This record gives sequence, C-alpha cells and structure tokens, in this order.
Amino acid sequence: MMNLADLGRRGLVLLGCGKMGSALLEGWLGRGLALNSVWVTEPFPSDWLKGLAARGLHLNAPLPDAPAVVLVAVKPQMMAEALPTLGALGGGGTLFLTVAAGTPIAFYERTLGPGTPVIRAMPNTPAAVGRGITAITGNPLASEDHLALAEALLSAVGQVVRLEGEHQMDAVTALSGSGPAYVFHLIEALAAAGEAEGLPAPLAMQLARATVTGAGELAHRAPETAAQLRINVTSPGGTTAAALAVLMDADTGLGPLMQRAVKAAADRGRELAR
Ligand SMILES: NC(=O)C1=CN([C@@H]2O[C@H](COP(=O)(O)OP(=O)(O)OC[C@H]3O[C@@H](n4cnc5c(N)ncnc54)[C@H](O)[C@@H]3O)[C@@H](O)[C@H]2O)C=CC1
Ligand SMILES: O=C(O)[C@@H]1CCC=N1
Repeated sequence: MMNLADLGRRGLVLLGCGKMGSALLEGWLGRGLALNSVWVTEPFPSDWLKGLAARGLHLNAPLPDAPAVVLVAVKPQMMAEALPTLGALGGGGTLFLTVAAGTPIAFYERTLGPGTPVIRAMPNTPAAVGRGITAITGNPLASEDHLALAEALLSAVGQVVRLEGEHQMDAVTALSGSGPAYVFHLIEALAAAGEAEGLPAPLAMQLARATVTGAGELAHRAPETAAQLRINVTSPGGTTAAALAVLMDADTGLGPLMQRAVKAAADRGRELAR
C-alpha cells in the first residue's frame, strides 16, 4: 500500500516543471513535502526552481530507480519526445500521474509498458493559491491506493473529483482546466466595457478585478445557488436587469457563446488525442 510517507521515502519525480508543475510543487512543498524527496527534469528551470535546487531538490539529476510517483507536466506537443526518457520506470511500482491535456491513457501504456499504473488528472492554475480543482481517472492498474495517493497529493492544492471515466476528460479540460482563462478574460472584457463608459483604465481594471474575485469568493462561501446570488443583485426594472437582458439572450447571450467556447476547447482536446 502506498501513502504519503512512502512518497517521501521513494521520491517524487516531475517531468516538466513549467506553470502547472510549479503550481503543484509549490502546493506540496507548502504542505511539508521534503525538498530532497523531489526530482525535477526540466530543460528550462525557473529561478524559483534553481533556488529550490540550492536547498536540496534534485534538479536534472539521475532519477531514483523506483520513485513512488512520476508527475508528467509537459505540454502534449512535447510528450512523444519527453515520456520515452522515463521508459525504464514503466511497468513497475511507480505511479504515473499526468496532467497533460489531450494525451490519452493508452499513449502512456504504449510508451511505458502495459503494466504501468496511470492516472490522468486535469488540474487548473488556481492550484497555485490552494484553490484549484482537479478531476482524476485511472487505468485498470491504478488501484484504489493509487487513486487515494493521487487524491492526497492533489487535494494539497484544492478540491479533487473522480470521473466516471476518461470519456469525460475533454469536457472537464474545457470547463475547469481552461476555465480560469475565461474568467481572467471576463476581467479584461469588464474593464474594457467600463473604459468605454468613460472610466480611466486603472480604475476600470481595479473595479473589474475586485468584482470578479469578490463574486467568486461569495460564490465559494455562500450557501445559495449561483442563480440565487445573481437574483440577489438584480432589482426588478433596475440596472442589472438591463444588462442581464443582453447577457441572457437565448441567441446572442453568454450562454450560447460559452457553449461554443467550451466546445472549441473540448474539440481541441479530442484533436490532440489523435
Ligand atoms: N496551464 C494550465 O492551466 C494547465 C495545464 N495543464 C497541462 O499541464 C501541462 C503543462 O502545461 P504548462 O505548465 O501550462 O506548460 P509550460 O510550458 O509552462 O510547462 C511545460 C514545461 O515542460 C518543459 N519541457 C519541455 N520539454 C521537456 C522535456 N523533454 N523534458 C522535461 N521537461 C520538458 C518546458 O521547459 C516547460 O517548463 C500541459 O500538458 C497542459 O496540458 C493542465 C491543466 C491546466
Ligand atoms: O490550454 C491548454 O491546453 C491547457 C489545458 C488546460 C489548461 N491549459
């Protein structure tokens, strides 16, 4: 049975440590993972990573023979080049936990050998502040212990949900994996709209940013549904109702637009899988 103590003893390997790998690593180190139990393979290490290496993290060093977990966090486009370098760790007791969008579990099984436990996870960047959400699903070799270990690791940086199966992964990627970008773009669009109504740019951006983060925090904490929170802002015949008439238009509103955006992301995930 594998647990977090085992992870400290046998080691955690990160293949690729860019934005997502760093967000996860930051969360784990914050939760007490020892620097000397982490091996990172990263051709372009950040200054942050180099600083960690100076304090005991193994950076671009020979890997342990049988680490407890390999976290795969390279771009799908780099996968075919990067993953075979870890071929020797496949088919043994090492769990491969991958966050790459689009790359199907079958690819890892083909590259690492059929006896390899693989868990595919889709996190998002709010993990950097402990407020991510990650969806996971494993191959048949990923045991309940493996899933529990992945859950323990990923819950260090936010919520974790288990999927029915890999068939849900492209939709999840399109919703929560890419979703933070849609929200950041909402901040940009809201600020630009404020500017168009005559506000100076810095003030418009301050108002937009605080509004989105404040509303997000309220949605996080309040027991009411999102619909009820929306209704609470909307005075009959008032300003919000006028805006929502535009945003909730069945043909030209945010609903159909968001559907198109999420479908484009899910389609791209399916394309990357080919
Ligand atoms: N950024 C995000 O919001 C999310 C990203 N993901 C997934 O996480 C993965 C990484 O994405 P990001 O961190 O955003 O990209 P990134 O480009 O910031 O990080 C990828 C890292 O892999 C490194 N790399 C390239 N070739 C390598 C090799 N041969 N061996 C080892 N490392 C190598 C790069 O130098 C880079 O630092 C992707 O597969 C993406 O689909 C998943 C969920 C959310
Ligand atoms: O844009 C991407 O492909 C990755 C997956 C989810 C978020 N970023």
